[in-house]
Amino acid sequence: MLRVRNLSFGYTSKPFLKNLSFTLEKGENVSLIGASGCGKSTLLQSIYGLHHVDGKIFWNDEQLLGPNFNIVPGEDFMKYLSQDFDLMPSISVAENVGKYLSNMFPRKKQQRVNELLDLVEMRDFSKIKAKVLSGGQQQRVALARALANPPEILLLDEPFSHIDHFRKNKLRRNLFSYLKEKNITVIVATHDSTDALSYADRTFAMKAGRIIASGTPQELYQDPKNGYVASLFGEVNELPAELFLSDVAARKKVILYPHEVKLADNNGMKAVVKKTFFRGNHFLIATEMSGHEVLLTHLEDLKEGEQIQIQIDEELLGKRIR
Ligand SMILES: Nc1ncnc2c1ncn2[C@@H]1O[C@H](COP(=O)(O)OP(=O)(O)OP(=O)(O)O)[C@@H](O)[C@H]1O
Repeated sequence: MLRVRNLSFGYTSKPFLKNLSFTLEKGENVSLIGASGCGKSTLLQSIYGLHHVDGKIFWNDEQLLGPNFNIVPGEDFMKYLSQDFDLMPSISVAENVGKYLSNMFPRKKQQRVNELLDLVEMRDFSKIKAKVLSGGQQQRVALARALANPPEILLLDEPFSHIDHFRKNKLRRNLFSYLKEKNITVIVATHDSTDALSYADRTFAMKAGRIIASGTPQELYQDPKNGYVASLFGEVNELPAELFLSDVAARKKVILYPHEVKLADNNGMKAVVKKTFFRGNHFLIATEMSGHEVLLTHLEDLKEGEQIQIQIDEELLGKRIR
């Protein structure tokens, strides 16, 4: 179990991470999502022991004492995969992955390296020097190397940022299943809502050095605290509630994802199509309603300038007023 208690840290005398407290169970997968610069990497680095923080961090009953007490940064049972992959350029992919594995049993070592290279689909490159790999390939090798001596906690900073969509989807399915199977606790800092929605047991939404919302991905998505949290999962409408309801305070907002705004045959609210965007299995339609942009999704394209009517489920409206 990882326990973080009242953690604060600043790069200057002013704290940037502000009084964070949370507990992670062994084997849990937690996603950190939040706008660029909100402190995701800083939090991972603080847990890993790269910063002199205020507050306490425990792994089970052991307190992690940070850089004042560790000459080499980090803890043995923890791996931090930063956004720099830090591979040795002039040795092979296999040598990079096996760099920290014991040479006592060479066949066992080879098997382990192959198993990890299969996991990240880099076996064909095992003899290639790291320096000739693309950014995405280097990232996959760095992931394999981080798992070579299985850590108890894995801290991943944007682990798929350089990897193309086609590979990313399969890789994260494989990687997160592998981590679950091995009961490795993982914290993933990510901009990619799929990491948070599909794989996390819990998601922490960060803003300006604070965790402003936490819960299962479903809880955060279906009951977002505000428009910022909802926007971390994709496009969102944050509209004045009085557009839809008469007896509501003027400053209240309604948060709606585009797929929750439906076209009405009649008795709907009037809107005009402004622009449409092909999204593969649907179109994203930008409309204007009473001077506000309203995004909705539709299976077919609509014409720019077309007058339409929209409706929103009343029960949903009631739940999404903030
Ligand atoms: N070494 C540093 N020295 C001073 N300030 C830093 C340093 N590293 C990060 N910062 C600042 O701390 C804040 C948080 O940065 P951090 O990298 O943790 O954000 P992030 O959420 O991981 O961002 P991104 O999603 O863009 O990677 C930013 O304002 C950043 O400029």
